[in-house]
Amino acid sequence: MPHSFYARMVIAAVMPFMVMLTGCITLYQASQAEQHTARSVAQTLGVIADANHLMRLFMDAETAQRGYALTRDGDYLAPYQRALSMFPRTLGTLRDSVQGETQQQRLARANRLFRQWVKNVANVSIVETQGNGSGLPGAATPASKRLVDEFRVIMGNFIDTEEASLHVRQSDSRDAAMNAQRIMIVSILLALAGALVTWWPLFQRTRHAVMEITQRSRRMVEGDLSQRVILPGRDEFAWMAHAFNAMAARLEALVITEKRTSRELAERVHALVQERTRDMRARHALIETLQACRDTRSAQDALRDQLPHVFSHARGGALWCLDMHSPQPPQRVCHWGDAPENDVQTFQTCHALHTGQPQDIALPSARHASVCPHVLASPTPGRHLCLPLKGSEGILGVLQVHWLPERDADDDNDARVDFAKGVAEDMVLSLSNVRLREQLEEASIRDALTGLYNRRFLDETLARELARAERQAVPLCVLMLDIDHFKPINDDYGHALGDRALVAVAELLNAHVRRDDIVCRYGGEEFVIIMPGAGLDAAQRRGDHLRRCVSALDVEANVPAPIRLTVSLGLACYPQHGDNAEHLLHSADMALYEAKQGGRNRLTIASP
Ligand SMILES: Nc1nc2c(ncn2[C@@H]2O[C@H](COP(=O)(O)OP(=O)(O)OP(=O)(O)O)[C@@H](O)[C@H]2O)c(=O)[nH]1
Repeated sequence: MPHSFYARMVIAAVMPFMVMLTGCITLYQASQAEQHTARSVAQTLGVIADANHLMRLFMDAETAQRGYALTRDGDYLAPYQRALSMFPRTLGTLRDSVQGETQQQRLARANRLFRQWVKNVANVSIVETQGNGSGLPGAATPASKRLVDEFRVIMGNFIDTEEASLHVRQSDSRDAAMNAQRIMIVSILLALAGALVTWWPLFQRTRHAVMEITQRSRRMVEGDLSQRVILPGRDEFAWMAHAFNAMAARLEALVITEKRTSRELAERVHALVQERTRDMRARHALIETLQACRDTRSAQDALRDQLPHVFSHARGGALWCLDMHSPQPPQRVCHWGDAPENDVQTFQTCHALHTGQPQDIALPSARHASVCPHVLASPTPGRHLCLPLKGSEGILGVLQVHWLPERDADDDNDARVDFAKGVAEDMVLSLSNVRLREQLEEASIRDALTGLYNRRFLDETLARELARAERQAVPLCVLMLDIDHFKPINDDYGHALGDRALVAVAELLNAHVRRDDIVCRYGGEEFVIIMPGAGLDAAQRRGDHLRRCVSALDVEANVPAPIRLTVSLGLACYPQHGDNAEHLLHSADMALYEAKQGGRNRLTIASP
């Protein structure tokens, strides 16, 4: 039996058909035999009928002769005449129909007997016609009687033989019919049995395979991917089971991989979200802190504290700042992590500082020509980012960040670069705001013409310094200074020159006081110098020195000789000349008035 299910199906379909075909052929042959025997029977019946007919012809002829002999009536001879004409024909038919030597001999004998009888009858008739008509009629002669009797015996034997043959043939015909019936029944039974034998295993196999595959498939659909189809054998169902199992195993492996990948992805996303959230919080905290800073120093302190938290995922970093209004080299505000401690000279080679363009360097793959020299000074592998803090006025500084290389995490690295750029932009904005605020505040306390502190700042500062002097129990002097005869300068040379003179005196005052002294323009051509910690003597010496310097000052004008100035000064000292700002200023003002009244270009100490 082949292993292929398809081949077995073909066999199962063809085998009953072949059995039925064989049965039909056999049945056909049996029916042919039965027809043949039926023809033989019919032929034998015809022979028997012809034999009886032959006997009847002879008997009728003999009876006719007897009747004629008794009656001499010619009408009695009609059967005899018919027998004479029909006997040869009937005998010929019999001879053609009968087979077998004995039966042919019997027919030949019967023919001779009939011919002899006819001759006897004819001879007797001639004797009677030639004689006197006495004696026995021809048919009734003993010789004729013997002929007739012998004829009867021979034909009787002939018919007996044919009847025996008829019995045999009828029996054969019945047997053939029975055989045909048996063949038909056997063929049908064999076809049914063959169909049963071949189809039943196929049905069983199909039912089992379909149920097995259906059940396993249903369980797999419900989520149990460990299901496997068990169908031993080597047919198509076994192959299908093998394919199903291979498919299920692959699916199971894929699902396991997909679950693991999803879990890893979820963990990574969770970690990333946490990292981003932490970074964003740190970034917002930095922005808020920077927004609250009133000056650059506090902003730099905030950056020093918080940048390591903002870039907690970085390996290290540094912040360099420039003073826009000073030619000073950049200052490193802070650095954290394993950032190399570049000195100013090394840092000044940074491309970002010179080009104002961000430098994104991946070591060791980056081309050396495009890498900042300060990065090459300690070429740690990873991503090195130099971001210029570019404000509207120019470059405020450079932010450097360094990450270790992370394999298969290009998106993370890019996100970190974007984050760092965002932080740099925040810093630029915040530092610019702080600087703007500083400038505004500076402008609000400075005199626009001379750059000295204005009267508003004087009021605030004097009160604060007096409080400190009181707290520290130290003296404080206020020197009020007024340019003598300034009005004629304006009138004679114009306000522009008057302004230049004011600026020259302001610069001189600034240049000749101590660092802690505060020089203010009190109004017009009047100045006040707050001298914290200075006693009356020291202040007097400082005032006289200033007076002398001013009198030596040359203010260039469009006249042959430079203009010379003199100043009058009033000096008041805490605590002896006043214990608050208003009182102290008033005392200084009174002393100044006295100096003016005293002839100008002199210093007068306030009265106690
Ligand atoms: N060019 C210029 N002149 C100013 C400025 N502020 C005040 N002045 C002038 O300074 C002059 C002050 O004159 P006065 O108050 O009469 O005093 P003075 O001429 O110096 O005389 P004495 O103080 O008595 O010696 C006025 O003419 C003001 O217009 C300023 O910012 N620029």
